[in-house]
Amino acid sequence: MTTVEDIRIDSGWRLAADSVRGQRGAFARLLAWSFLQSVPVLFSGALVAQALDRGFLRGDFGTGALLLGTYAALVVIGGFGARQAMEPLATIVESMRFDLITRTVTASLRRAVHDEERVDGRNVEAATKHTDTLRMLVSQLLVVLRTAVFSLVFAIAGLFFLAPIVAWTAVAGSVLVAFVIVVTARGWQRRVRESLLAEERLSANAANTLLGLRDVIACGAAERAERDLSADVDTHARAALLVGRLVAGRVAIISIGGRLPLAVLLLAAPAAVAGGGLTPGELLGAATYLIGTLDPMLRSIVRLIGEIGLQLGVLFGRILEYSRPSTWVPPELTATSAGGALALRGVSFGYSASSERVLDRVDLDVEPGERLVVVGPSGAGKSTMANLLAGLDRPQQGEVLFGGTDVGSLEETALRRRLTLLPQEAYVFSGSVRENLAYLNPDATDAELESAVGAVGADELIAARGGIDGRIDAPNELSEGQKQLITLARAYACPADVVVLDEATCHLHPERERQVEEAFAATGRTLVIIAHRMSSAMRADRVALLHEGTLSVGTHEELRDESPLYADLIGYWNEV
Ligand SMILES: Nc1ncnc2c1ncn2[C@@H]1O[C@H](COP(=O)(O)OP(=O)(O)OP(=O)(O)O)[C@@H](O)[C@H]1O
Repeated sequence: MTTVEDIRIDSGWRLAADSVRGQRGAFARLLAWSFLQSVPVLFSGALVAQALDRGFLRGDFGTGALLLGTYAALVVIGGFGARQAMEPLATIVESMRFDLITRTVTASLRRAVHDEERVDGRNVEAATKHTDTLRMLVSQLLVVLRTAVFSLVFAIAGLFFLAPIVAWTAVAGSVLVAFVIVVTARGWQRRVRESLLAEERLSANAANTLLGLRDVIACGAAERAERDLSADVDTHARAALLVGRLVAGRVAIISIGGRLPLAVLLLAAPAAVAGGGLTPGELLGAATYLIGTLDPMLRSIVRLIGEIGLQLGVLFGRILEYSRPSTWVPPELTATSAGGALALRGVSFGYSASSERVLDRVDLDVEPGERLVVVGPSGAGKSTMANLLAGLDRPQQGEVLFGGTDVGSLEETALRRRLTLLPQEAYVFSGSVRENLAYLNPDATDAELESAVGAVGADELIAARGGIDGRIDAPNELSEGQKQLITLARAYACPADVVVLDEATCHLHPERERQVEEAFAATGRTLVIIAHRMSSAMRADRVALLHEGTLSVGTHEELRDESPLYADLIGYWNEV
């Protein structure tokens, strides 16, 4: 179980920085628009002071109204800045969320697969919940902090212009507030961590108890479970109470810091105005800076840094824990393993311990660049064998080798670029044609994608969608054959040394199917085809006949002459 000490807030912040590292442009845009949004603050007090001293107090209503109108126009411009800032803000927050969820899910799956860590959906669920909270908190932090800092600086600058003594008090108040935040940061940090952990412990224990409720009742342990859960509830309540108390104390001190300049202004005002050191307009202008900007912004900054900021650090720390990388180090996919040789060594596979074996101690060698076609009656296990060859299923006995290395031990992403399986059900998603075609090879150039489209004969289909710059908005409106053409072009465009086609051309016209097979074979890749038509077998270098868990391998002619079952299959296919 993670202890409070395990949560590394500093590392959490490093993760936060990592997850938004690619968003420098969005940050620059956000800063620029926030600056524009805060510009009205700089002139607010000064314009109010001028409107009063030069306009209204002299009975010159026109000048007063003009100056206030200027301020109103600045506010409208600031509003435009606020509106424009929303786009970079959304870009930063959404990309951070995507990055964090991807990290957590990928790391959990890797640990489950390679470290044999128990798959615990609750971890991913908790991380997803934390990520959503983080997204909300980061949005709040950015929305307020970006303008608050500019506004605070602008308000103090304006005050220096109108009433330097009040400005110095404002600086002193801000420093006091900053001092309080720093001094109380550690205690605050610890209590927020304790409160969050207590909440997590409570929800995990409550879920466990509810899931095992029948056993709890059957064992007569209801009272004990209730006691344990009550203790968790009390711990959480105590932790939340401590956080609340600290909040109250900080708020009191911060209020004093924020209001101090206003108190100084009010106390000094009678003498200053009477002595001519401060005009009535300057008094009101200074008050505008203090009441309208300084005090509320100081509070916002404190609340954000004090509450949200630390909570963020803790939550990022928790995500870091969930996205802990697997200790497994993938073997390098070397040049020799990428040569395209595939082999089955004594492979046995069944879908469950009680069911009959689909493959029974099967041996097979597929040479680099060979075209092997697999045939067999329906249900013989052809798709099962394809999945094993592609490393999607693991045999209970024996080994599947890719270039001499156990396929299950290879790093998944690298493997998928080297060994591709296309199933019968073509996966086409809503998005651009380019995204669909480059799905297995994001680095593919336009020329490579166009050549893949031409090779499989999908030119007309893609041209009708506006070429590779076009879009596929309703994949379900494509026919099964059209979807297969798109996925075939996708597989062609990826740098795989081995392509396994599991009836991936079954919806194509036989002539188009021939063109596709010839196109793949001409690239020199190893091709394993689960046949849909006998014509595929007749074009193959060798044919593998799968029947009752065993394989017979030979040329089309050899099998035709030696295997009655193969001859039957030819007869059956010729009739359909
Ligand atoms: N996920 C699964 N769970 C349990 N049994 C399965 C599963 N997938 C396939 N089977 C069974 O394994 C056997 C082999 O199925 P497989 O799909 O590999 O055969 P096939 O030769 O590809 O069949 P077809 O030519 O009809 O597609 C069949 O008896 C099938 O019912």
